[in-house]
Amino acid sequence: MGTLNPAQAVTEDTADIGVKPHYLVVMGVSGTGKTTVATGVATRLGWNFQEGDALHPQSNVDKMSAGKPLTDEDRAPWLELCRDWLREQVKLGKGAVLTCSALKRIYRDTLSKGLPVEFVHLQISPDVLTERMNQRSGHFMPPSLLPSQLATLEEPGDDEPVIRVSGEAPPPLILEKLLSRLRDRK
Ligand SMILES: Nc1ncnc2c1ncn2[C@@H]1O[C@H](COP(=O)(O)OP(=O)(O)O)[C@@H](O)[C@H]1O
Ligand SMILES: O=C(O)[C@H](O)[C@@H](O)[C@H](O)[C@H](O)COP(=O)(O)O
Repeated sequence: MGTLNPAQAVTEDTADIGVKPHYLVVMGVSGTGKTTVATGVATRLGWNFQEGDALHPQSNVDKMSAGKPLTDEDRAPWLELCRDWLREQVKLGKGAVLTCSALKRIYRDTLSKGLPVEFVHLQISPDVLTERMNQRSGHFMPPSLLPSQLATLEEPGDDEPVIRVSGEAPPPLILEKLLSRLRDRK
């Protein structure tokens, strides 16, 4: 869960002009900054926001809290709930952003099948990730799960609907970069 608020540091005059509704999944391994960036986008553009972590069944949270990686089977019901939320948002039509690690291609295909969903992949080095995970408090995900998260990640291919953004800059800069990429995407 992000504690930084990128939206605060953004000036009004560069606001959301020219950004049409999108249905974004901010993806990447734990600690990448998904929550921080996604809340910034949602606040700035007035889009609906869903924290994907909040859709995990308690059994998944318990498992991750105990330092055990999730399996495909564990993730299946969670991905269905994520997809249900996205489908509902597309019906509403005003733009929305979900955080979801979406580590494997098959998970992303499940989320986006038949829906105009785009993935925002925050790219970040393992060293920065480790530092962030070690500094974050009050979150169920232990830093010890990072190696398995990184091993599971299948980078999105060029044939996927993906916007790649470096996750290493300060949050306000990441947000500006992403908004500019969204303005360019029709
Ligand atoms: N761009 C950034 N620069 C520095 N720290 C960040 C950045 N983005 C997020 N953080 C911090 O890193 C930690 C993980 O961020 P978070 O948004 O919770 O990631 P995720 O949702 O991907 O797990 C939090 O403590 C957050 O405040
Ligand atoms: O698929 C998974 O193994 C989990 O979903 C994981 O990737 C996710 O990152 C956790 O929900 C931790 O939450 P944060 O991403 O907020 O750290």
